[in-house]
Amino acid sequence: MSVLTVNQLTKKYGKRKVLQGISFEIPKGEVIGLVGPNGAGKSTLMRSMLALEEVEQGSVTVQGVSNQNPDFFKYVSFLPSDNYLYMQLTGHDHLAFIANIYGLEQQDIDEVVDKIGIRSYVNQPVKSYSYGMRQHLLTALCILTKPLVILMDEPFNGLDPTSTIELKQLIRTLSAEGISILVSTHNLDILEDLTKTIWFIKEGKLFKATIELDGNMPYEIEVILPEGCTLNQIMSNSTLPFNETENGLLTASTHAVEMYLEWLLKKGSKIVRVQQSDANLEKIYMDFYGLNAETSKKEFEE
Ligand SMILES: Nc1ncnc2c1ncn2[C@@H]1O[C@H](COP(=O)(O)OP(=O)(O)OP(=O)(O)O)[C@@H](O)[C@H]1O
Repeated sequence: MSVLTVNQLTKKYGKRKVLQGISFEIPKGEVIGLVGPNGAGKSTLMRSMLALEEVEQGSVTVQGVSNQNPDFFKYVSFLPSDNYLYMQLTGHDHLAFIANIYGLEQQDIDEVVDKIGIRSYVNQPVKSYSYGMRQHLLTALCILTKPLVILMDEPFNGLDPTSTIELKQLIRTLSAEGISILVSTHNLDILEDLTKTIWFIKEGKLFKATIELDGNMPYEIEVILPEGCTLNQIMSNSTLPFNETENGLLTASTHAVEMYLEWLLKKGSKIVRVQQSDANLEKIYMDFYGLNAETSKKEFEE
């Protein structure tokens, strides 16, 4: 079920079209990774979705409510990449301000303070917070209103390993609670750990990919065949589909690898090596942006 719909979003800076008629839907509870090189338009997309930028064309709705309607912001929260906190005020002041706007109670604030783990410093002024502590407060502000969708613009920047792990865990928890999260980051390792749904921005357009990450990658099997036999001959009587790579390796899907090995051994072959291919997000990213010498034929859906 889709909660947020973007239709034909178009944004120009001067003559440059940064977003060229982008359309998509965000399903309930899904974590979507948004990637692209510096200047690709990730922040512009998020800011345009939130009506923080004037756009040439397009609409954004959450459960039918337009981003031109203030109610939209009850349902959609934003974790921006730059910090907009008031240095003289405490964390609690910030939370109380938002709670007041949305008619929330102290109990709602307490719940969020404990969920994010900021109890020990929530009553201190923000100027005394470290970068990570400020990020925690911003995250707390984001989830206070119990939104349906959260847009996070590079939320892992500047976080130490503990805070990174905690934020990843929080994103998983929020997703399990049915909250959809669009998260932009340059850190592909983190993203790989969080989701298989990755969207790429290139030349103002969005390309969507569901990526089969490591767990489901095929296996490559290197064999020594019996004297005078070819792989083709060995496999020809088998019911298993036969796939040979350019360098003479046999490939097998995760669930079929044992059957291949059994067959090869039965036919007198020696198994030299069995290895899962390591096509990770970094490789896919490099392929997509043409950074690899050998560009793969991976298909991306626009
Ligand atoms: N206020 C602005 N005025 C003019 N051009 C802008 C403005 N904001 C962004 N741009 C341009 O729009 C393009 C997209 O910028 P944006 O910040 O959305 O990219 P990004 O993918 O978020 O980049 P990064 O990864 O560096 O944060 C860039 O070419 C940038 O120079």
